[in-house]
Amino acid sequence: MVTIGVLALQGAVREHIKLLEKIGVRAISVKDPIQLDEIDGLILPGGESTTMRRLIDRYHFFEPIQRFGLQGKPIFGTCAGLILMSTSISGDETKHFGFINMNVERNAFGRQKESFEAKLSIKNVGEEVDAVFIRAPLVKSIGEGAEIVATFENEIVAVRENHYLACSFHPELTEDIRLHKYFINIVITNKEKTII
Ligand SMILES: NC(=O)CC[C@H](N)C(=O)O
Repeated sequence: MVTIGVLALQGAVREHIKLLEKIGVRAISVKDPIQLDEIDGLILPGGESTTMRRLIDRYHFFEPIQRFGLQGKPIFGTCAGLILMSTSISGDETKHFGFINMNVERNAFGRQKESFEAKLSIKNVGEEVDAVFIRAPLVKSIGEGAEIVATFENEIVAVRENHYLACSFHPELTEDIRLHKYFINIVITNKEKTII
């Protein structure tokens, strides 16, 4: 059995927890860095990346999350969480975790398309996967090690690099559990590897 933590500083925390519980894994809200010791995988939820980053610093999460990732523990960033996982942001000097070698653009869809739903083909996950985009970022380019997992209208919307996964949409606001299952499988495989 694996335990997944959802960083609970801001954003769509409860929705992730509900979906994880629906799948049948143990899920906890992570409000204190000490809780990172009891989880096997972490979700950085959607919300507002500048606010979330400020709270990460205020509650002393930056180093512990960085260490968590560098230890080889899986992390899944959704929407604002994707921004936090990037190596660079267009027109913004803020340095985030840099877990995935990618450059992202915030709020990339413009006003007409502030929020919308789409069905995506996601590599190793499935076809017609439900996705909700809300003031979503886009991945403008990826570097060595990063792999495109899904595109929407020829733009990159999901990326994986080893034990790191990120998507620019909100899978937790749908009933579609397939992308979360995919992440949980990364966590399970990783845990088995560590035990052996
Ligand atoms: N739904 C979301 O997480 C939106 C992300 C938000 N636009 C940001 O830049 O942080």
